[in-house]
Amino acid sequence: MTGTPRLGTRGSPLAMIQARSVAAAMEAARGWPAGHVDIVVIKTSGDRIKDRPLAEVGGKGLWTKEIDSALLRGDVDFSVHSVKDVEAIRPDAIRLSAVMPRTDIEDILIGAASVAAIRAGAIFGTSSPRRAAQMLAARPDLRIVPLRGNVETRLNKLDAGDIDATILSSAGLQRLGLGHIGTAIPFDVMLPAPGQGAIGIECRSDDPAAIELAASIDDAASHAMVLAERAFTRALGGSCHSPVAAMATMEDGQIQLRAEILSEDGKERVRDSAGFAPRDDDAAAALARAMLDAAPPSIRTLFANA
Ligand SMILES: NCc1[nH]cc(CCC(=O)O)c1CC(=O)O
Repeated sequence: MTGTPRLGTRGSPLAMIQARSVAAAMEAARGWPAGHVDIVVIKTSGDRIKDRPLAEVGGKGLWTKEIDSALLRGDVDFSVHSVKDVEAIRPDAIRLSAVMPRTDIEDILIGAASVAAIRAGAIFGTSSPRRAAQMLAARPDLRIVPLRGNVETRLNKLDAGDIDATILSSAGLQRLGLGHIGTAIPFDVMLPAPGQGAIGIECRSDDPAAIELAASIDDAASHAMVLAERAFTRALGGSCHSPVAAMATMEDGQIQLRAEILSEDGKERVRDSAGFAPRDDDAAAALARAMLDAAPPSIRTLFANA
């Protein structure tokens, strides 16, 4: 990094709000005037391809590919991502250097007062295999239909009556000023995705000045939780196209990791948890191994490392 820091981000309303919060934190940390940090909008394949399920178009890195290239070329010094959208395996030349304080991580049900209150046979919109499997586990009568697009697009489809109900992340809704809508789903019914609700800042691995600036706004506890969830997913050989949930919390300096893997129809589910020290990736991987070993074929076939 030389000169004014440049942050690369997607251009969706949520991505822009997240990037601005990172820029503001950097400006506060260094005593720079508001607006000092440059925000550079980069269109990704995920933004461009709107009509097909991402799993079908290759899936891997669709939300990060173009931003990664800009970072590696030096067009930007940082990239800001929803950690949930970032593949578990990253290039060596890119480093997750900071995680913003994570608050809300739960999923929000929209269109019914509770999971039990959704009308029988309702059309449920989600393109997330995790949310689909968890909903079907609770409500096998629901009809799941794909639902993509940014938060506003999804809410419009609900208003238009294309779907009866859907789920969005609490963090995304809060940041968009929509924290008042919907009802939180209990973790026993819907454990969140790995990285949900976390905003991550990546740098080039060989850019110490950028890494140092990112470190100055890092939330160590949120960072440790996110690393545990990602180490678990990586060990499974999972991605955002596999029905996997993982939620780490910190208790007395120790990570508590709750996780589950499911069959696509939600009929089978393996749940487990483990406690370990922050950054003990081997312990997260051991939990993944134990859960894959305990899983029936309907689940095992969904994970590359089974
Ligand atoms: N998969 C899309 C996505 N990626 C990050 C968020 C919201 C912010 C977050 O949960 O970190 C969302 C929308 C949603 O799941 O409702």
